[in-house]
Amino acid sequence: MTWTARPRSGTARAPGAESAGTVNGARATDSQAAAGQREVENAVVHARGLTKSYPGHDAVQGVDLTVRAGEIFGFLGPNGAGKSTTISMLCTLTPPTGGRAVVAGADIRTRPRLVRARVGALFQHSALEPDLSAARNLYLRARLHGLPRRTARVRTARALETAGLADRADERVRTLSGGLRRRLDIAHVLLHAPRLLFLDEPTVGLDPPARAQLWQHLRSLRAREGMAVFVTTHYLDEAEHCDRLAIIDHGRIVAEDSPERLKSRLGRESVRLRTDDDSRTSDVLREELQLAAGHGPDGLLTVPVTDAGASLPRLCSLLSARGVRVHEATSATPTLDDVFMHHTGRRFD
Ligand SMILES: Nc1ncnc2c1ncn2[C@@H]1O[C@H](COP(=O)(O)OP(=O)(O)OP(=O)(O)O)[C@@H](O)[C@H]1O
Repeated sequence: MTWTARPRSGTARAPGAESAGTVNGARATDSQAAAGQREVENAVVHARGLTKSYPGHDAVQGVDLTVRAGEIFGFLGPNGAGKSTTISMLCTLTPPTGGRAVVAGADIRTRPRLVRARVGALFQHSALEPDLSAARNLYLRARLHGLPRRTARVRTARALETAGLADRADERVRTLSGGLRRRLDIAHVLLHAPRLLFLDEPTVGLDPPARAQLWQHLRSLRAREGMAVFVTTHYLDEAEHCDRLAIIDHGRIVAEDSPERLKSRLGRESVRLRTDDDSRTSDVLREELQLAAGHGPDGLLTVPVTDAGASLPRLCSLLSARGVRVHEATSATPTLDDVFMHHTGRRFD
């Protein structure tokens, strides 16, 4: 679907909406137009055909993306796939060479200042001044946003509270741990209460407990502030925390859905068995359940099923009732790494 960005006081329209009349099908066209309009209005990012070409090289090739208000949206892809370029365009740091995007209700081409006023972005490099205190960093940033002194003080105190840093307010940034500094980085870009927060690999350099704490912090921020988070990561376990994911490869979106649906769509669930009689097991499964079992590379009998968790106990009790002894039984479901491999031909990291 293509769409027209909403003019300042107008409405977004799906294609064909203008031609809706009283002929058959007009109502369907109207309702499609209304659904398309609702999708644009409920989205904090609505990009269609977003493109960035450099001389002799297309970095991003017609990307369609929809990020809904309040969701944590993960953006994955191999190195050089186009993640940073896409984010730069959505944050209005890089102009697109084609396509459209409305971010936080404003068109990135025609209202870039409004987009910037409504989003927060945290890239790899911290903007914190290491020799100033946590509170001073936040206060100065709030003033840079044009907030009056009193409001800046109130926002600073609130941001420190939200980041769990109220008791470290007067400590110099360079003395804080990596995890606390990242929380302060995030507080820094949230001072102007953005509707959408872009985070480019926010947990790089943090140890596993600090990574887990940062994700906990992001979830509570989302719950408290209701903002959406658009995040890139090179960690699979973090991708699992996202409400939805998009995978980009060679500048194109190759998959977009919730982690669960992306995995289940691969349809490669299986139960793996070690028994005292694999031949009889295969016969029982084929004759009674029409399941085709075969030996996997590890020598275990692999049985493709649609729901591995539910199938495992059923298969075990059936085999036991038929006199087969099951020594080992495991269920295997596809991982996000399998999803990534399927769509990009590469392992996640
Ligand atoms: N200014 C530029 N001029 C020319 N090519 C560029 C420019 N910026 C990025 N590219 C190219 O565009 C492609 C996408 O780069 P981009 O940085 O968006 O990828 P990425 O997915 O963020 O990669 P990484 O995970 O390594 O950061 C790459 O092939 C890169 O070399």
